[in-house]
Amino acid sequence: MSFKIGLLGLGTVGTGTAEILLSPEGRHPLVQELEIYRVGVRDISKPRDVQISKEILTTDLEAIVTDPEVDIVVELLGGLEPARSLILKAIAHRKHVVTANKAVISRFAEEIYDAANEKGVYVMLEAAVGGGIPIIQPLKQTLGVNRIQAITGIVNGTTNYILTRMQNEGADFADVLADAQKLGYAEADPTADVEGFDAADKIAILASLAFGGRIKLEEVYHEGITKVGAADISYAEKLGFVIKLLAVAKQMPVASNQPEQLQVRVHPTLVPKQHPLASVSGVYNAIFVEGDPIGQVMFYGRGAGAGPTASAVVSDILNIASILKTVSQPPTPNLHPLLACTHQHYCQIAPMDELVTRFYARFLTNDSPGVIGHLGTSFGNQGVSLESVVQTGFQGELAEIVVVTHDVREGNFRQALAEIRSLDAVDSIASLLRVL
Ligand SMILES: NC(=O)C1=CN([C@@H]2O[C@H](COP(=O)(O)OP(=O)(O)OC[C@H]3O[C@@H](n4cnc5c(N)ncnc54)[C@H](OP(=O)(O)O)[C@@H]3O)[C@@H](O)[C@H]2O)C=CC1
Ligand SMILES: N[C@@H](CC=O)C(=O)O
Ligand code: NA
Repeated sequence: MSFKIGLLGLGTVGTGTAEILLSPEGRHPLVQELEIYRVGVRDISKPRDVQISKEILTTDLEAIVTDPEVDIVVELLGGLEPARSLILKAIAHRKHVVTANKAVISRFAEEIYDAANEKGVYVMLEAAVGGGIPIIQPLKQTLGVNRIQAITGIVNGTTNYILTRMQNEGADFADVLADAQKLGYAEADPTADVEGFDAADKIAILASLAFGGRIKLEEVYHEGITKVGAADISYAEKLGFVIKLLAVAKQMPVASNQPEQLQVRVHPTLVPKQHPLASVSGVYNAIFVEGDPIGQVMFYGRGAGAGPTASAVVSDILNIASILKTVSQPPTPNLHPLLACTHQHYCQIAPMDELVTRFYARFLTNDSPGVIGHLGTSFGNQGVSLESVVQTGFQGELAEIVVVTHDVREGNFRQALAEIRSLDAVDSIASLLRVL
């Protein structure tokens, strides 16, 4: 028995996927039963790094997703369109779908999963978050009996690479980004990575799986790393922290008669050096899951790259193939409950003002007597208690004052900042970061 794969895309991940499928030796025996039947690309004449017969290459992607012979469509195109439409058309033609496309899934999950559930087909996405790191299947299966309390992840390799180099070299963001682009670690248009969009897509997907409801992407707060300065990294280091772009999904404490609320957010964060996420460096990703009764568990590995990402893609294909082998009449309306996604309701996301966290803030002020006292009074007026106040630097004529607060409601902290901005002695708030 063989399962016919319609591969959409033969770029980085498509090539890695084809390489695994074409060399089944030493892998799970079921890989031998997976056949690359058609491959859809934009440009047939392009030289390819993998041996695919010209006869199965086509630019007619619609013909692949509607081909009655194809069992599983593997979407590795990237972008929103035509990826979304092709996934929907594949589902309409009762094909199972494997995708690495977090941008499409985080925006169109409702439409895609409603269609898939109606047609009795699977849409699998292990590669979409953390690349090769198993995290989607663990959340659906191995950790499924846990009540998840929080997921805290470093889910974007580009920004972790940039922050790691800024920390190691004392360099500025713009210089490291330019170098990372030259080395091929950052894309020519790095916006999705450095502004936190990519991490927001990924945490929306993880939050949905962990907390059993749909997530509206527009409710996911995201802030990138473009404003993190070399000075912040250096102060953080002195205070015992490293700065990481964290993606967080966490249950809010609420009274028992209140509806459950989640925080789902992405922002640069001061992480205590002893926290397991602090040592995740370079392009590596890690996802730290806290649940009951599992406690704490961390998934670590390569979040991108042809091989690792393809490992996740083929594991999804294998999961589907194993079901097709054991179910007599697939597609079936009785989807495997641990592989399907049947959420109906939307999770309620709490506004950022309700977040309770510690903050790090860097102020530029006149070097005049009593400035720290004025800052302290404004913080005190809003009930913000300070854990530490450090004045160690100067930026030209201006004094640099760094504070770390105790836990405070974000709304109160922002009110204190509004008051501080109006103080004559305060030139500007150079930086504002949350602390884990
Ligand atoms: N790269 C990585 O490390 C990771 C990628 N992903 C995700 O995997 C997916 C694929 O990424 P990646 O492999 O890097 O992308 P690439 O840009 O390397 O490859 C895209 C492929 O899709 C084909 N393609 C794109 N648009 C069309 C179109 N309109 N019609 C026909 N063919 C098209 C291209 O054809 P042609 O070759 O002819 O140009 C190419 O083969 C994305 O969703 C990405 O987010 C997820 C995790 C990690
Ligand atoms: N751009 C992403 C790679 C794919 O998900 C990253 O930098 O992590
Ligand atoms: Na993964």
